[in-house]
Amino acid sequence: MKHLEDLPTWRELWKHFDATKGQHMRELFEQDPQRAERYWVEVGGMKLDYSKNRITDETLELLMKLAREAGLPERMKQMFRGEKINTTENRAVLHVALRNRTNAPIMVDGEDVMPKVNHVLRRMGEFAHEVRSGDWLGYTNQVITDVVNIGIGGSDLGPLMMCTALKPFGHPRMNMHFVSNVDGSQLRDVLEKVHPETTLFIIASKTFTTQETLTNALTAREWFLKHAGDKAAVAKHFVAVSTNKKAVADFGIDTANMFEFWDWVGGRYSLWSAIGLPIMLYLGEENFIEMLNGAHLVDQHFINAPLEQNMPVLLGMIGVWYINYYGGGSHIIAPYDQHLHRLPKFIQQLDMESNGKQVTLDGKTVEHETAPIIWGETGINGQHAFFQLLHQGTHITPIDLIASLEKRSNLPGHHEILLANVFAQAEAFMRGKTPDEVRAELQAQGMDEARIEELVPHKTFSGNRPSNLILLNKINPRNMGSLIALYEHKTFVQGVIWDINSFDQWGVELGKQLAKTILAELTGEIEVQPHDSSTAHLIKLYRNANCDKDKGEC
Ligand SMILES: O=P(O)(O)OC[C@H]1O[C@H](O)[C@H](O)[C@@H](O)[C@@H]1O
Repeated sequence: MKHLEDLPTWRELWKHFDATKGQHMRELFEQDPQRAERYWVEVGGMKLDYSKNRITDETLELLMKLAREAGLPERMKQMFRGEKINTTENRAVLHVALRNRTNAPIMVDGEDVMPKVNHVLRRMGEFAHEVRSGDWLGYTNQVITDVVNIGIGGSDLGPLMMCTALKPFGHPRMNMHFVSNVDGSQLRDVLEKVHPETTLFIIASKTFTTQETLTNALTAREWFLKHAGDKAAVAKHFVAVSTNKKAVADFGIDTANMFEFWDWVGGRYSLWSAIGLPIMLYLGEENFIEMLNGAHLVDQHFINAPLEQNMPVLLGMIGVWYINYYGGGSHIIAPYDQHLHRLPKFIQQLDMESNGKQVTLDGKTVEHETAPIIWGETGINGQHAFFQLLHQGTHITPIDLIASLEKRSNLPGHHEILLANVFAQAEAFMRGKTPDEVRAELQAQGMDEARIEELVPHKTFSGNRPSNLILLNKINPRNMGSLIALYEHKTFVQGVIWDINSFDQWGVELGKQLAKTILAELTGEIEVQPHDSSTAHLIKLYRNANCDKDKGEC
């Protein structure tokens, strides 16, 4: 494939950028009364208002032309067909198969994956039903009240985010806990809250080799056995979710208690697989299927809708416009919803681990920016913390504002305040406030002219700051499925444009590798190896702080 910089539209877009960068969105709205209607797209229960972006019809036309030149439609088909587009790991990328509700065959290495997808889904459903109904009993014949998911990265963030988002749909008896950090204080805090007789541990790890997860799992099992005594009791309280049967068996979990998934499911794309078991246990099978249905709806839209009306393509390409042309190195996710407070962290892994790359598929160093830094917080809290920078700072910081149309609580007045703030922020980002508007406001307050002139620059808002507004009719399993699929495909779109592999994550390996040696050095298992002087100093510092003088270790 041709490199991005060689595509004719890449250069055309630069010219277009130079010609339009001074334009203010206020003018664009004034010139086109239909702008809001035209820059609007709906899929299922999800609406996207992308009118408050620094784009014109020509920008969109060129961006879609660029997407076609970069081969986006074909790459989309390759993913859906199960081709091995994760080339560095020689794997297909088939999270779409996990929610392929039509059951149309999807082939990998000559095998239709749908029967095994459906088989695991059925097993998860049966298990969830048993646990939720109280038929599944612990070793002292008590029902399960607490579920502890032990996993990290993709084996934690998705289930944690969904269970948090969909709390109103959760089983009233089921308390969900998530342990990811190897810092023992997280596990200890959870173990202090739960009881071994009524707790189910899910050990979730795609590879089943992740040090943090296995360490936490071993500690949890020791804690459990200290209470239960009998190893036979483990089967009632520990299940595993993994692609690695052998490692699960070696760990001591009966593979009859294992829920499988496959190497063509990336960790950060895995909440639809058996990794979603905590979601199914909390929400029930029906709601889990609804979540799959919502994602499937977006998959169908993504693969079938013309690029010009394609929600993930629009979000992805508008993102490219800022990242590559405006040089916006950061992108904010701001849900106006307390239960969505984990969403920014989930999207952070999804986007940054997928597209935080600097070489193209053919191994050449890229000559353009790739993934932005994704960060965020619930919008209303962000307003009282970092929104100052978004309104008056020096960066271009596109923001996705996400809210529910339906009221989220029955406490009078709250939702209206929330939505008034979302709409107001989007308007403020776009319009800003001109010096003349500031002057008029201060004059109306009767302020003297000299003081007004002092204050005008401080109180002026340049505006022209981009935002997308994503509205969900309501926050339910179906719409959450749609929302997450939207972001997954948006990430894919950008990866295709940048010609990178969005589905490997070699960047996380080096630190893991070095930590192995350093761990042995910290525990004194091996002598301190040659390191740079800073690392060597830190290791010695730790060893001195933790050595036992009486044993002559110091
Ligand atoms: O599910 P696991 O194999 O335990 O992996 C957990 C996580 O750790 C890895 O280092 C990767 O960065 C993540 O993509 C992955 O989700």
